[in-house]
Amino acid sequence: MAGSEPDEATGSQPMPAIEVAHLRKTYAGTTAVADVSFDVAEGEIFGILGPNGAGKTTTVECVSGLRTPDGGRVRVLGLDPRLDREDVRQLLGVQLQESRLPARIRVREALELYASFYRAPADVGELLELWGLADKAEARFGKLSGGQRQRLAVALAMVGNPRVVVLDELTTGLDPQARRTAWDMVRKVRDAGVTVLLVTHFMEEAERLCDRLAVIDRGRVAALDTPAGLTGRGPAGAQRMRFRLSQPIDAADLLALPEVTAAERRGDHWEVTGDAEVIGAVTAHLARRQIIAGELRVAQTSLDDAFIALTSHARAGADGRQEA
Ligand SMILES: Nc1ncnc2c1ncn2[C@@H]1O[C@H](COP(=O)(O)OP(=O)(O)OP(=O)(O)O)[C@@H](O)[C@H]1O
Repeated sequence: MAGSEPDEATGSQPMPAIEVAHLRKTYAGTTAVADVSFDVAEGEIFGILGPNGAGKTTTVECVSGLRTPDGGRVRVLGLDPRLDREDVRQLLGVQLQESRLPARIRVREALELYASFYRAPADVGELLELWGLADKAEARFGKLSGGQRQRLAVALAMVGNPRVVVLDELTTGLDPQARRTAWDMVRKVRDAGVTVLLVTHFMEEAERLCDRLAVIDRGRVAALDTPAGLTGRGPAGAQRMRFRLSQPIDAADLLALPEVTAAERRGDHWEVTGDAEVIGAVTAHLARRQIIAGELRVAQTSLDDAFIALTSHARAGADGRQEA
């Protein structure tokens, strides 16, 4: 991420590819985005993760200039997506959640049509090759498989030779193999020097692809970090251990250990979560009391765990909606 290094001569930070500060957007009584802020450095793959209705799509639509914010500031390469609409359109490629292409349009035709909207478009023949669509160039959109449609959606997002692309739920509905191919595509986009803003529901996708993530919940940023930073405390990451005890113990006893962040009894097992040192600390503590931990299992906590912990109250409500 060379783009995020401070400029040595001036000591100033380079301009972020995307700046979002205190973004707010309300639809007729529903606050979709209450207060969202994040910066994306040039060359990053930045993920937006959150439960249904959290405000992810509204956020990226404001970045793309497709919606007008009610408040806050949005900049793409220093430009305002609403006021500098045409310049932003030339620099930013968008793959939207559902494709709006007519079923009868052919793949090459769609790419040529979109290419005609740009000042310096990519070569359509090269795009067809690059995105594995050369043998589908004359196929109609309605006849494409889910994976082929997604490849076309990315090719269309790239047709204007953008510096930033927005990919909204690129892999939803794809089988695991097509999803992996899509991940390779996203890496290819980044390797071409393009900054990627990616909305996803999939933790694994976020973990594998994103340099940093914003977890959005009920229209606000619940966390902003690297995937590793979100899943763990400290460089080795958080750990979860599960074991059965030879005699009863109080949760408070385990929670008193500084290495422990959570301790819960589930049936005849205990589940204890903590930092990288938690396993040694808990087993030593039990040993001092001559309590034996049997059937011990250890797992690194996942981004799933972090996501659930950060957004669990959203699931307790209806669907994360929030009234203005
Ligand atoms: N055009 C609209 N008119 C009215 N309400 C809307 C509109 N678009 C979105 N909303 C509401 O705003 C909230 C945020 O929606 P948004 O689509 O931004 O969330 P999301 O995080 O992308 O959700 P999902 O993961 O389900 O796509 C939701 O409560 C949604 O119902």
